[in-house]
Amino acid sequence: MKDIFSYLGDYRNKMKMSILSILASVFLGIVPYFIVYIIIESIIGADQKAITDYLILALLAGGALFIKEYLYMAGIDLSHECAFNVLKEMRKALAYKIERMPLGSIHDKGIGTYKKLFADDIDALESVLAHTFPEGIPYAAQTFVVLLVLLIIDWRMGMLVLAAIPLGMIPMVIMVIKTKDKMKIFYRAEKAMNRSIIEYIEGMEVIKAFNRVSSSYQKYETAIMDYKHTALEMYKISWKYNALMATFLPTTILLALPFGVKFVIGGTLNLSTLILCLMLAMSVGPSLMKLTEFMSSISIINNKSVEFLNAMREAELETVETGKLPDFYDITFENVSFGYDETYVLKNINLKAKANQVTAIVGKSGSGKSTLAKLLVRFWQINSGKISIGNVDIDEISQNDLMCLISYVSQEAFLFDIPIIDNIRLGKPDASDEAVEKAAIAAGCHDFIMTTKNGYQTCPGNSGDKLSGGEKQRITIARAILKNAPIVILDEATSSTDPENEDQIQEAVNALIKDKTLIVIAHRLSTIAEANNIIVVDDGEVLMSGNHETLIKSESLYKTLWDAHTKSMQWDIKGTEGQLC
Ligand SMILES: Nc1ncnc2c1ncn2[C@@H]1O[C@H](COP(=O)(O)OP(=O)(O)OP(=O)(O)O)[C@@H](O)[C@H]1O
Repeated sequence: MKDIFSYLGDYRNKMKMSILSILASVFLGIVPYFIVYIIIESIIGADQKAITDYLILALLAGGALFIKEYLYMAGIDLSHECAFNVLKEMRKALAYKIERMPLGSIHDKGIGTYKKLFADDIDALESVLAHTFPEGIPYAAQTFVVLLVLLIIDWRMGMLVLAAIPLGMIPMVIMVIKTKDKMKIFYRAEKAMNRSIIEYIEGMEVIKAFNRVSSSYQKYETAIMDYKHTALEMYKISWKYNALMATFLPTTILLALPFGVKFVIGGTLNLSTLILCLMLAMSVGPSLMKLTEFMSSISIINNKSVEFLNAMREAELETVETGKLPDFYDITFENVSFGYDETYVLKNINLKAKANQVTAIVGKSGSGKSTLAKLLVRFWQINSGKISIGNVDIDEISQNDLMCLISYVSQEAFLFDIPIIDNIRLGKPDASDEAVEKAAIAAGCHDFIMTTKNGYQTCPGNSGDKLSGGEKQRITIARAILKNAPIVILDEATSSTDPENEDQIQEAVNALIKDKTLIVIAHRLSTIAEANNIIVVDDGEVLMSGNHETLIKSESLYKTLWDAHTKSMQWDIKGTEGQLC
């Protein structure tokens, strides 16, 4: 609770106002009982009043009820304002946190976990913050004060009401104990279901292509069945206790009524006091029900906020807020080793990519090429060694500055579902429309953008799925051209473009790399044959380096890769001539 309430910030006072307002409303709710008592006392007693006095008392009771409702609504209004502000702050804090976490930790948890955190878990706290908490405290106070008043009016009546409360509490306590472990299993099943739903939707293309239906996608089926079973199991345990609690808890007059009547008959309690005591006793019932909601919300807070708070405690990338800036842009890897988990995928890497030159990284699939690029942009923290730009260790450069120094075009050309112009402008948020268009022309995507329905205002769909792979790649290259950073990393950035466009993009890339440090990771070796330096990586180690002419001479992995590449190009040609390949 304390951690969650720290997100209240400036709204702390509003939350207090909300609680006070509901508190006043709750106490005003018992005023009419006393007015009824005065009226009855006067009617059955010797002190008869004029009819106007009764009317005034009735008006007072009505007024108290009206103000009670008004204060309640005002309090709830304030608590909602606070609750939604807390949710906003929590979501902002989570987004800020994720930006600072290594991508590896985010990927490991899966998108479903974060979707659940951002949307479901944080949303579940809304009713706790807007209702259960601000109402729980006033109702607890009311229960306490009413019981105290009852004890003062007639201690016997007070004790009889008190004695009835445990009857309703016993089922609740048993229920909480019995469902404690099940609750944890239920939340775990909910999390697993969320993860697999996201995976299922994301993998829809494969599911359809291989003609699978949801029932044959075992993981999804298992997850939703597990969720159903655990949810039903919980309800099966709790419904009986809920029913017992709902029956006994509000029945606070269970003992007070028969014994109260006995006291009246015995002459130790007058009728009007009995009626007042019964009315006060009945006002405790709904308060107790509210309190049980408060108790069960503790379980929601425990499970939902703990997930959030754990995510907020995840380790961040170690980075400086204001660091050094390099004077030149040579890139050096010195004895760099790295593993996503215990197994190292890069071992003792030493390499240099010089400024104003093209450095290509080639190697078999899975050899660690993309990992090298990702380490340079600090998506992950290296295990040992040092990566420098110029003469500055990248750990001494702030993440912000590092991202300004590098344009990274990754394998996965990701576009947001916002107009294409804004997708390109992500490279330089203050760029003019003309500058965006110039970058698009240079990246060879202007013509196809103009053929789309709304030109630069067209939205490319979720993750850009309304565009072809090549179109998406060209837009991401335009983004990098616009950014105009001194270091450019192209990770298979031209793999989805056709040969005709590849020439265009090659030209754009040539313009882009003028006076820059360019690192190209490419499968198509023809695109990097002109590179100043080619680094061959195999199984996480640098095997050799040199230019194309040098490397092709020796019987080496590079030659094998080159031969395989040229062979595949010939297959393409045969294929277009109608032969089977
Ligand atoms: N997020 C990850 N978690 C765990 N292992 C990973 C992760 N990403 C990559 N790997 C593993 O690290 C190794 C190197 O992967 P990397 O993507 O760097 O290879 P690559 O040479 O770029 O491959 P390709 O040419 O196929 O893209 C592979 O064995 C891969 O399975």
